[in-house]
Amino acid sequence: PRKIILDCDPGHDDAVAMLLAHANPNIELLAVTTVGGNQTLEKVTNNALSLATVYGMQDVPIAAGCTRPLLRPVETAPDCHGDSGLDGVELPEPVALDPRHAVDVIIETVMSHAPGEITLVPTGPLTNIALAVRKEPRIVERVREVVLMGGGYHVGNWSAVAEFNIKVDPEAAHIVFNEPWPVTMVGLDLTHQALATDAISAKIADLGGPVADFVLGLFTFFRKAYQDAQGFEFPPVHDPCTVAYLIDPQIVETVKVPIDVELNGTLTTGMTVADFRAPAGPDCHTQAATKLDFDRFWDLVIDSIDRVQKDL
Ligand SMILES: Nc1ccc([C@@H]2N[C@H](CO)[C@@H](O)[C@H]2O)cc1
Ligand SMILES: [Ca+2]
Repeated sequence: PRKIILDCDPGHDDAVAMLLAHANPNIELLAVTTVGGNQTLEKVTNNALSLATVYGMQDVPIAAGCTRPLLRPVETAPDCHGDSGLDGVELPEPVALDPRHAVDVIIETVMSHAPGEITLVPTGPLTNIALAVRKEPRIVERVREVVLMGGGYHVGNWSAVAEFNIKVDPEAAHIVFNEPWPVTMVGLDLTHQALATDAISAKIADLGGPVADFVLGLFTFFRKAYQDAQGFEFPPVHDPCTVAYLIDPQIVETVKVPIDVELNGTLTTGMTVADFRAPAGPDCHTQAATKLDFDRFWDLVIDSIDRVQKDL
């Protein structure tokens, strides 16, 4: 199985990414780290700890990281995730918080495994990942790859051209995209295909069970939030697309393309700029996700609900 660290800001879709990573046998979730993003660090961390209880995830360390971006002020997304960061569901008692800082958990986990074993899966702003690289540069050569939810080559959601995770901390993103490790950008071009349609919700309802009901509660809130905030009929469930790609790479088509992050543009700060002008060179270490196999993606998510419920 792929050994991963999930760095997240739960967040409705982060919650589904965590479920998929925990439940699927092709993934070994070594640690969950949290970062301020969708809501404050305190709120997203409490959410992650409660989600571990919902999923029966006892033995996975969950550690809190940075409260705010490297340089810029905190920016949260209550319009999409609510005041708690996970509105729409009742959250049970949380599991215990690992006392270490997320940056140290990332470094210790990567440095205690053989080179090429660990994959980093960031699904929030990239502050923790950037600081881990600066504190221990050797993780760059040891990490197998970074598969992140963020950015987009033709789509933005926090500005005309920038996506929330990148725009909130563009300096951190610039660091992550420019280190010489493999980076797969699972951006909005891909994740806007991962819509939780009525048919999908019906399949989850047919499955039934406590976790199915929990996920439906997440989707019900997320759908209303997306309708009101962005005029979507159905909510795009962004973050689990990263985990699905690791489980079955055929679920996500990718294209090698140089990608860099704008830091100074009045209109474009936080934009992930993909240069499609020429075929990517042999030294291109970045790729962008383009096309999602919708049915196989949702089959994985529904399977993960079924698996977790069977083990509760
Ligand atoms: N409106 C909105 C704002 C932020 C996000 C979060 N940021 C990314 C999508 O932009 C995902 O990781 C998701 O958790 C989703 C919707
Ligand atoms: Ca997220």
